[in-house]
Amino acid sequence: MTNLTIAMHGVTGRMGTHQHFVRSILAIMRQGGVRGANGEVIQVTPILLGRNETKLRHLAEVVADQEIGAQVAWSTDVDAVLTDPQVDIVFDASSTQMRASIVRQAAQQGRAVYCEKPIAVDVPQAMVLAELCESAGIKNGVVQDKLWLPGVCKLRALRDEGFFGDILSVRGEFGYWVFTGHDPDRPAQRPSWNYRREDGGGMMLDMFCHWQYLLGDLLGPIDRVLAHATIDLPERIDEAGNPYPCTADDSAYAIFVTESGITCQFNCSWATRVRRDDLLTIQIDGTKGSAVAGLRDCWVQEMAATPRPVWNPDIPQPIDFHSGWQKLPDTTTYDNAFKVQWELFLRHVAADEPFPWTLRRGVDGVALAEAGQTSSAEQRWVSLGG
Ligand SMILES: NC(=O)C1=CN([C@@H]2O[C@H](COP(=O)(O)OP(=O)(O)OC[C@H]3O[C@@H](n4cnc5c(N)ncnc54)[C@H](OP(=O)(O)O)[C@@H]3O)[C@@H](O)[C@H]2O)C=CC1
Ligand SMILES: O=C1CO[C@H](CO)[C@@H](O)[C@@H]1O
Repeated sequence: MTNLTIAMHGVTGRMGTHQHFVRSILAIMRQGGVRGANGEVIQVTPILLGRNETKLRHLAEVVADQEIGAQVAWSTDVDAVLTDPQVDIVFDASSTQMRASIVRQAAQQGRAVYCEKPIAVDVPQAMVLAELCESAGIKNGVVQDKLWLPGVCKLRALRDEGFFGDILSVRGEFGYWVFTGHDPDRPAQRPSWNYRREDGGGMMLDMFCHWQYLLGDLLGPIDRVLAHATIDLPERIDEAGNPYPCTADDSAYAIFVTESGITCQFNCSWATRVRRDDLLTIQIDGTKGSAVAGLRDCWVQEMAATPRPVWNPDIPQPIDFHSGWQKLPDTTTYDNAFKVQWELFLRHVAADEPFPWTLRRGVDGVALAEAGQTSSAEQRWVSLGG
């Protein structure tokens, strides 16, 4: 049996607490660890790291006790934990701008590094981090959770079985209304730094990283991008109740063309109201069939079920377009997407199993976000070609 000690920085944040600590690490502890391909069981011991003693203590003592019936270690002395030789893995889910200092220290100490996306706010900084990990010879990885969303797994399976025929185009709709906080009864449901460029915020930097690996996985590399970003809501209220000017894009629209010539159009907005099946929907149209995936479900329409509409606004629409789609059944149980990737990373560290989602791949995500920003600023196509 192997026991990996994981220093978890940024664990007091939204993602750190819910996805990484509770739904991944505590869930792995509760199930008794992870079994590697060689049959060996890998156990984990987290040390929660941060600056806020009250939040850390609550997570380590109250939340951990509720979830696994035991407490875990915590510390506000980040430097001491990162240099502690007992630590095997340093994980970071703090705000994007903090990432570099944590990753740098961890790499210098020769620890394995796993972190949230984006790995940095621009390509030069992202490259430095990837190169640092590579030259230190440490195992490293970036969170690419959307690859294990049930809806995305179903799209991948459809592609693999040739359901689509030739894939023609992809349309992604992402977003929902994020309250500004002006109405005290409806506080903002995302952190204020998300809406400040100087703090690493912005829709493109946040979401284009996801589209980069998702499209890469489903359809192959992206060749070029044409994007447009806007700041729709110019003022929001921060965590302390103070108004602040929004300096980062809260909506972004893009056309990505893959190297194989497939057109992928993505609309992303935190100032839109949802009238679709889910907060993210991805439609793939092919010569033989189409599919629309949400976060969990996926609906398909084959050629035989494709209606033959005729344009006539003078009569009520005779076709119920929704009824021509068939919801795919769940053929397996789907675990939390973050937990699935954590288990793969633990097996990579403990048993040397493959893990292609490295910081080098994280650079590609930042590169797409940066290309989108350039395209929007200069109103032109930007090539990703190496
Ligand atoms: N994979 C995915 O789907 C998603 C990934 N993310 C990524 O995860 C990261 C965190 O996002 P999110 O959880 O929404 O952000 P939060 O604002 O909720 O959390 C930020 C975390 O960083 C810590 N932090 C911020 N500033 C400092 C500082 N100066 N010194 C020490 N600690 C600091 C906070 O500590 P404290 O509690 O003390 O303030 C907190 O733990 C981002 O990089 C984001 O891009 C976000 C959403 C989804
Ligand atoms: O990375 C992300 C993925 O999707 C989430 C849903 O809004 C976002 O919170 C986010 O920042």
